[in-house]
Amino acid sequence: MPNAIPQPAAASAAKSNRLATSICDVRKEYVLKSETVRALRGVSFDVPEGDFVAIMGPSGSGKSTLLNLLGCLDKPTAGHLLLGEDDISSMSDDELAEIRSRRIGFVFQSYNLIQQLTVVENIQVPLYYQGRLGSEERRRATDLASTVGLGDRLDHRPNQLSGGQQQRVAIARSLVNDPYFILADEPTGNLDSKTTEEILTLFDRLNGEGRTIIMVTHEDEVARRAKRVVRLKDGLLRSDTTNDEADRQLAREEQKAAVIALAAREED
Ligand SMILES: Nc1ncnc2c1ncn2[C@@H]1O[C@H](COP(=O)(O)OP(=O)(O)OP(=O)(O)O)[C@@H](O)[C@H]1O
Repeated sequence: MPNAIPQPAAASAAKSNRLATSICDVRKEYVLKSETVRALRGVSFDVPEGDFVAIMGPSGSGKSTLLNLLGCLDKPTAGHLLLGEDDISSMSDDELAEIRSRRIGFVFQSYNLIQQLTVVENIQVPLYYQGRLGSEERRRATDLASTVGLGDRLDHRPNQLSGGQQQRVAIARSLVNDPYFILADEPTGNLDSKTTEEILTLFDRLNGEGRTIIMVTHEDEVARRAKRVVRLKDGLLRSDTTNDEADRQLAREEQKAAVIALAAREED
């Protein structure tokens, strides 16, 4: 069984009433030559620490725009977006870059690992940018590699790992800064059903340890594993529903059964 993440503050966060983020009447417009695209038209919702939210919606509904705002890659045109206590709406670009590199844990569909670096070095990357390269940081990266089940792959490079293992490295990297939340963009989009199941089980465990997860997905069976599903449509929040624990458990069991059935078919 992999180690739990060595972070007491995060471990107790599931029980806290603090907000990881608060999105208040957020609007985002892209001004083009001939028109203004209103990508978000007044979206509001809160994400308490310890939540696990799936963001869904049809193409063009504003998911990537919202993800970019949550990841401090862009600022709202109007409204407020709080990360912890900080309102990013009024920050300078430098302040945004700082908060992005220190306090957001990104996980992408395509892993975005550096091919020349080992597992441990990839996990340490967010710390390089802060000049934190000491033995304590290396130990932290090694602990995180064990946490995601890669304790025996520390010196492997990405091309020596499976897709699921690479996504585990990316998840460990996302945690190295003790982020406000893990921001995952289609994290299982490139993975087969067995590996998808493994990554979702890892998210379940991290969330159980108090980690906040915000994940964009197109897949209903992935969204069923989250605690909550926020749906966007035409730049507006269309629904915000809770997946109760019994439904989540059913989703886990169904997905595990589907993986076992697939493996049995492949053996025949
Ligand atoms: N940089 C941009 N400049 C102009 N318009 C943009 C820009 N980014 C997004 N848009 C527009 O904003 C709207 C919302 O786009 P967004 O990418 O957020 O949707 P999405 O839900 O992520 O879609 P998909 O699922 O296809 O990725 C769309 O009409 C899109 O064309």
